[in-house]
Amino acid sequence: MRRYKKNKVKSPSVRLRYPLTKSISLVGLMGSGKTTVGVRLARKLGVAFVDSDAEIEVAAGHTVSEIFEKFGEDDFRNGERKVIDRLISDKPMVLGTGGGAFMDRDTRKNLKDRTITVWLKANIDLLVERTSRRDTRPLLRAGNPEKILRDLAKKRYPIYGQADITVETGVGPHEKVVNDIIAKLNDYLAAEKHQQDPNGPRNTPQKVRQKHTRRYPPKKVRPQRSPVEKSPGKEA
Ligand SMILES: Nc1ncnc2c1ncn2[C@@H]1O[C@H](COP(=O)(O)OP(=O)(O)O)[C@@H](O)[C@H]1O
Ligand SMILES: O=C(O)C1=C[C@@H](OP(=O)(O)O)[C@@H](O)[C@H](O)C1
Ligand SMILES: [Mg+2]
Repeated sequence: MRRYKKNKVKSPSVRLRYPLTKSISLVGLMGSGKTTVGVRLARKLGVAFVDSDAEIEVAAGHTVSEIFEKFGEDDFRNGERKVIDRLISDKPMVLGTGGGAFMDRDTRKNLKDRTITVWLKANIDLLVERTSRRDTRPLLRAGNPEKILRDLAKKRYPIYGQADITVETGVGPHEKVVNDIIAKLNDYLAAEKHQQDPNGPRNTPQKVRQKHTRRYPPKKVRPQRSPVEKSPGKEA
C-alpha cells in the first residue's frame, strides 16, 4: 500500500487533441517499454492495445523463446512480419512491436506507411536493469546482456531514428512516458493537419474515445505446428 502511494507520482495529464485515424506503433530496444507503456497509452486513448510478440505466441502456439529455440530467428521474423501486417489492417490501436520488428525492411515500410511510429529511447544501463527482471528474451541469453544491448543499439539506432516521433524515456513512471508520447502526438498531428489544410484552424480540440476491440493479453495460446504462417491473412 505504501509503495503504491509512493510510486503514484502525479504528472500533469495530457489529452490527445485530434482523432486517431491511424494506429500508433511503438518501436525501440528490448526493455524500452513498448509493451508496458503501450498498454497504458492505449487505455488513456481509449483504443485497443496489441503486442506483436503476444500475437505471434498465440498464432504459433509457442512462446517467443520456444520459437527461437525450435525454429530459429528467421522463422520468428517471418511470423512477425505477417502478424504485424494483419494487426495494422485493423482499426486504429496502439501496437507494441518486438524490438527487432522495425529492422525488417518490409515491416518497417508497412509501419511507416500505415501507422504513426514512435521510438521509445532509453539509456542502455536502464535497459540492462529492466531486461534483467525476466528471462524471456532469447537474444539476451547468447552472452553478456549489456554487450548485446550495446551492439544492438549501434546497429539499430540509425534505423529506429527513422520513426516519426522519438520519446526519451528515463527512470520516471510509465505515465510520464505516456504523457510525453501524447504531447508529441499532438504536435505531429497538428503539423499533419496543417499540411493537409494550410488555411484551416491550427487546433481543433476534440475528445477522442474509441472502443476497445481486442483483449490484452490475448486469452490463450492456440497450438499450431509452425510459427511461420502459411499465407497472408490466414493466421489466427
Ligand atoms: N517508463 C518506465 N518506468 C518504469 N518502468 C518501466 C518503464 N518502461 C518499462 N519499464 C519496465 O521495464 C520492463 C520492460 O518493459 P517492457 O514494456 O516489457 O519493454 P519492451 O516491451 O520494450 O521490451 C518492465 O518491467 C517494465 O515495467
Ligand atoms: O529485439 C529483438 O529482436 C526482440 C525483442 C523482443 O521483444 P521486446 O522488445 O518487447 O522485448 C522479442 O520480439 C524477441 O525476443 C526479439
Ligand atoms: Mg515487449
